[in-house]
Amino acid sequence: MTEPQIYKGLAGVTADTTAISKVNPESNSLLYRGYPVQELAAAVNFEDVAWLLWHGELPTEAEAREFHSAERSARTLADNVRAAIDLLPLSCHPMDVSRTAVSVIGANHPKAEDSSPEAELEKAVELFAAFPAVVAYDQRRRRGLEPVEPRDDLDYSANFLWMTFGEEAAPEVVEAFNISMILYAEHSFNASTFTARVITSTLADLHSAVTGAIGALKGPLHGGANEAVMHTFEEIGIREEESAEEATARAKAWMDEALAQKKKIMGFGHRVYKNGDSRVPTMKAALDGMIEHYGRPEILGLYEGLETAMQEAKGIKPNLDYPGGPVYHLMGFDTEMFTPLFIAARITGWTAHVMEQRAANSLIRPLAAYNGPEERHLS
Ligand SMILES: CC(=O)SCCNC(=O)CCNC(=O)[C@H](O)C(C)(C)COP(=O)(O)OP(=O)(O)OC[C@H]1O[C@@H](n2cnc3c(N)ncnc32)[C@H](O)[C@@H]1OP(=O)(O)O
Ligand SMILES: O=C([O-])CC(=O)C(=O)O
Repeated sequence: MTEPQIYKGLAGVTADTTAISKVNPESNSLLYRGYPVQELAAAVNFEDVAWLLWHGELPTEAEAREFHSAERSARTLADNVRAAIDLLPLSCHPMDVSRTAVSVIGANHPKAEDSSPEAELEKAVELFAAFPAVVAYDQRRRRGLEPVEPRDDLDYSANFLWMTFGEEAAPEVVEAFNISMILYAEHSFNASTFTARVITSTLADLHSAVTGAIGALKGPLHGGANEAVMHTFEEIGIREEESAEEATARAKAWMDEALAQKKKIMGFGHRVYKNGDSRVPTMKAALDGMIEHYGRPEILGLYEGLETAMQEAKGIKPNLDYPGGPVYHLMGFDTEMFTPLFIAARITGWTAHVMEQRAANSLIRPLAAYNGPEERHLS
C-alpha cells in the first residue's frame, strides 16, 4: 500500500475556492472582491469595506446611508454582555473576554438557530457594530474607568476611539485606525478564517464560528503576534528621550542576540508571502504618520533596527502585525488589547467566509495517516 502524502500544516494545500479575497504572493498583492486593499485603504471607510466583503460590491449611496444608520443603532452592549465581562477576572487575557462576549452576544440573538442568508447577514452586521464596545468596555474597566456610551454622530473608527478613550481622536489618528481596520479585515484561508469555515461546515451557527475563530486568532503564530511585537519592543526598552539612531543600535543588538539563541521573532515571516507582506507598506505609512503625530522617533528607531537586523541575518520580512502593534501602542491601547482590535476588523472577513461556506457547504473533514501502535488486545 502506498503511503499517503502528508501536508504538514496543510501548507500548499488548496482546500476550496473563495471569491472574497485573493492573496497573490507573486505580485505581492491582496484584492478584496477584486479591489487592491491599498486603494480601498486610501479611499473608503471601513464600514464600506465590510459591506464590500459581505455583498461583493461597494454600497451605493443609498445602501451606505441605510447601512451606516443600522451600524450606528447597534453599537450598545446588552446588559448581560456587560455583566458577563464583569464576572471575568482582570487577570484574564482580553482575548478571553472577547471570546466570552461573542458567545454571549450569540446566545442572546433571537435568530440564533436561523442560518438563512438574511439572518446570517443581520447577525454579521450586529456583531460588527457591537464588538468595538466590547474592546472599549474591557480596556476601560482594566484602567478602572467607567464605560463611555457610543456616539451616533461619529463613524465606526472615530466612535471606537471615542468609546475607548472618552475623547475625540485627531482626524489623522482616526484615519490611521480606519486604515488598520481595512488592512486587518480579510486574508483568505488564514488559520482563524479556516477555523470559522470548519465550524460552519458542520452547520453550526455564525457566532459559534466566530467564537472558534477568536480562539485560533489568539495564538502568537497568528493574530497574537501584534501583541507579541510590542512585548519585544518593551523587552528592548522604549525610551522616549532616546534618538532614533540610539534605539536602532539597541534593537539590532537585541535581534542579533535573539537570533543567535534561535528564537522565533514575532511579527516576521508568513506562511504565504515569502517576499514581504502586501499590507506592510500601507500599515508602515500609517505608522510613520502616527510616529510624526505623537513625536516618537525612538519607535521608528526600534522598528528599523529589528527589521534591518532580521533582513541581514535571515532575509525574513515583517508581516502586518509588525507595524500593526506599534500603531496601536501609539494610539494609547494597552498591549493586550491589540489582538481584540484585530478581531474587530476580522469579524468582517470571518462572517463573509461563514456565509460563503454555508452557501456551498461540504463538511470539512480531512484524513489522518495513523502512526500509533499496531492493533493489540487487552488479553
Ligand atoms: C496576521 C498574521 O497572522 S501574520 C503571521 C503572524 N505570526 C508571526 O509573526 C509569528 C512569527 N512567524 C512565524 O512563526 C512564521 O513565519 C509563520 C508561522 C508565520 C509562518 O510559518 P511557516 O510558513 O510554517 O514557516 P516556518 O515556520 O516553517 O519558517 C521557515 C523558516 O524560517 C524561519 N522563520 C520563519 N519565521 C521566523 C521568525 N519570525 N523568526 C525567526 N525565524 C523564522 C523558521 O525558523 C524556518 O527556519 P528553518 O528552515 O531553518 O527551520
Ligand atoms: O494569512 C495568514 O496566514 C495570516 C495573515 O496574514 C492574516 O490572517 O491576515
